[in-house]
Amino acid sequence: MQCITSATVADLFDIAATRRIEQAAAAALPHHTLMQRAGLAVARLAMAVAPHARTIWIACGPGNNGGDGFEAAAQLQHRGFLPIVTFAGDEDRLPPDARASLQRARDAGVIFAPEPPATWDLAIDALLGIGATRPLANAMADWLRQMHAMASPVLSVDVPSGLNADTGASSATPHPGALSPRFCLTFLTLKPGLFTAKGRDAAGTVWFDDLGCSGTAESPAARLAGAPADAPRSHASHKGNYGDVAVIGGAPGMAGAALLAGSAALHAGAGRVFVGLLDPDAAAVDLAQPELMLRDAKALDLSGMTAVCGCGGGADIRAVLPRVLATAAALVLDADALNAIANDGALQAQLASRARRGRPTVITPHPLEAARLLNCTAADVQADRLAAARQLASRYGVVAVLKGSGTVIAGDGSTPPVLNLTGNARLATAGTGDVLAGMIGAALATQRPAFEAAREAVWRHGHIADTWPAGAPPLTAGALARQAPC
Ligand SMILES: NC(=O)C1=CN([C@@H]2O[C@H](COP(=O)(O)OP(=O)(O)OC[C@H]3O[C@@H](n4cnc5c(N)ncnc54)[C@H](O)[C@@H]3O)[C@@H](O)[C@H]2O)[C@@H](O)CC1
Ligand SMILES: [K+]
Repeated sequence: MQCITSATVADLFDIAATRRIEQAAAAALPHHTLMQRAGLAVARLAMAVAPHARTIWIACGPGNNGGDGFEAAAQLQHRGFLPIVTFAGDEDRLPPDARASLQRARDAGVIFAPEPPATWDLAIDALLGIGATRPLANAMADWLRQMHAMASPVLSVDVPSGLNADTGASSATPHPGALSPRFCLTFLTLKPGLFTAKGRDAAGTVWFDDLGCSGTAESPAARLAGAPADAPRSHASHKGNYGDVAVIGGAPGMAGAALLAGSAALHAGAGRVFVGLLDPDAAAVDLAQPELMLRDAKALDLSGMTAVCGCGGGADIRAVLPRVLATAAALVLDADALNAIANDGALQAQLASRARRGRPTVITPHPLEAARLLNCTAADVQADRLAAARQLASRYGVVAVLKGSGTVIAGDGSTPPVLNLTGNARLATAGTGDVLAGMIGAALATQRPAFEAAREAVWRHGHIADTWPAGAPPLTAGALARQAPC
């Protein structure tokens, strides 16, 4: 059993591949082995999460996910705990494995009750797994809400019930004041939906057990790439080795966004950072950061530079985009630049032509910006974030960084997309996106492949938030930029 962290390197498999892996594993083992292993693993994690528990409420559903729950109940009963099972299903229609486990729970003396106990020390959600096909209703929906309303921990079996394991979309309505710490023990494969969209909040800390069936020839749907390796700088290096970044943005009233991106690029190790402000009345120097070279955006020669374009650009960014798209050696497009491109077919064609000319581009949309670029709604994007990122990457010939809970990085399709596990709600404050764009710019300026540059910068950006000390002042975008590591 393995705890998944932001440093974990692992492949993620969709439901269809998981089913094939399960079938192959089941065929190679005596009947009922997988479910017995799954139930035992649930019982072990339950004991680790709540070692002093007495009452353990196990809510079991109508399929094999419920079977895992029955099996766990039998194991916990044997170990002196008090499991109480509520079953939302029809015994006669249970799949054979689950029916055998139900019988084992009865034989062990487990209590079956029509309603949840009055209180519990741990709740185990074994209602639905990868077989969920429609929104939860009736008793199952009620039980899930009750679990999440209590302060006792919730352990989800395989997948939090109602969560689409492929996409992270969820039909379960979270309890408004949800208190319960969450754990999820997933079997045979890690699934992408646990790590993006609603998945991260629904699953909490994810644990993985391969049930003794490691190794598969299936193609992964996505990857957890883990922490980037440190890239030590050679002693005999100079600023020219680390590239020039030119931030272009900062229309009147929005200079701060461009300066934040510039600060981030500087602290992330770019050799030189220019800031081309679109505000004609902008100051000639930023006295707080005199290392930033402030210029007129139109005067910058981008042919040897990595441009970071869009931060605080407003509508004025439209006028400079044709030249930026045509001349920048490498490019990060953010915010208003993405909105301008979404509204303009000629700019879209120019963007797509960069890939044909071998010029790397990274785009960093949040879901609404992605929706504008894909001509759909933000809800459509959130319904399948992996697909949306892949579509953006292939339509525009770019590396797409789709921001949000479980940021997705998709490239040209030669490798699966990556899901990033660093970051938290501390980043939900103005300017943090500008900082990310600047960090990606600095990584790109070192000539790293665009996919790797984006992946590393996204990981490091989130890691700053994850390691921000409790009790320290709030993580403002300015503080984030100053922490940007190379
Ligand atoms: N067969 C085995 O030996 C193993 C099974 N495993 C478990 O089996 C699960 C998959 O089992 P299943 O394919 O039976 O799928 P589920 O247990 O997720 O549920 C499928 C059943 O629920 C019904 N259903 C779907 N959505 C519903 C809803 N919203 N309301 C009410 N009923 C709904 C379906 O009609 C079907 O009867 C995995 O997630 C995992 O927990 C794993 O433990 C590996 C071993
Ligand atoms: K479940």
